[in-house]
Amino acid sequence: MRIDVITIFPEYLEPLNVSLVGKARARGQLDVRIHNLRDWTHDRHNTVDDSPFGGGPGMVMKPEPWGEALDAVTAEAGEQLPVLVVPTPSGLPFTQELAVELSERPWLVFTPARYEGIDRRVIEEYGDRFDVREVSIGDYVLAGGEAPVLVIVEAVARLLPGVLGNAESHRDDSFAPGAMADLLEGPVYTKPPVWREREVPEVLLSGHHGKVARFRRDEAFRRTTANRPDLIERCDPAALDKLDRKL
Ligand SMILES: Nc1cc(-c2ccc3ccn(Cc4ccccc4)c3c2)n[nH]1
Repeated sequence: MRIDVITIFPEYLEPLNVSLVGKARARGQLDVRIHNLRDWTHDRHNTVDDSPFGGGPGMVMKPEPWGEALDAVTAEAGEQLPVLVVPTPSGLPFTQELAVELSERPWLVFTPARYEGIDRRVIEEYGDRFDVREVSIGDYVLAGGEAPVLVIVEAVARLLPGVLGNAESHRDDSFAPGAMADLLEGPVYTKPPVWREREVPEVLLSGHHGKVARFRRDEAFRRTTANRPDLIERCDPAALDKLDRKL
């Protein structure tokens, strides 16, 4: 998979050099290219923003630098067209389902903006040619799109074949379709068996796989009911029932 990110804060994307994504890049599983939007400005101040038509607070990112940057970055798009991922507070919710869909595409181009966003005509211009996805990572307001890019890239990269080590798996992730009937993960424990007089639940030391699975399912159900009752509503009763029968 190829990933391009166009940003006025390239240093914000440094975390893509470390950990899971950094290792995947080093192994050649991911080709990540970070571009500075200001490389496509031509004035003395490398201007990327201007005041909004119609008035109002803040500034809007000018279309010209984005147009030149996107033309340059997508120049070699032959049959393989990229998905343009535009982080925005007003986008489609980013979900595990969308992460899975994006992980199956060969090329993602991210356009994290700042200020009040990018001149709408840029989205329209490239929406005619590419698959443009405006994506929100949650119902809270950030100051720009770089943090969402880090979130989306990590969620997508960990789904790529061979990126997660054997010891880890995304099969039973929370939100992974069908995993644990879409319940949240339950609590996890490791050695020591007693820590500050706090013991690990006995069942987890029992070696009885059926009882361990039942404990984990019950804890997942309890935690989901407490924190995300909406997910219980969404749960397919048959999947829950299947889980019961499996245990
Ligand atoms: N889930 C999510 C995404 C964002 C986000 C993404 C990109 C940008 C670019 C500029 N801003 C600032 C902004 C604040 C409010 C209204 C418009 C723009 C951004 C915010 N916030 N929250």
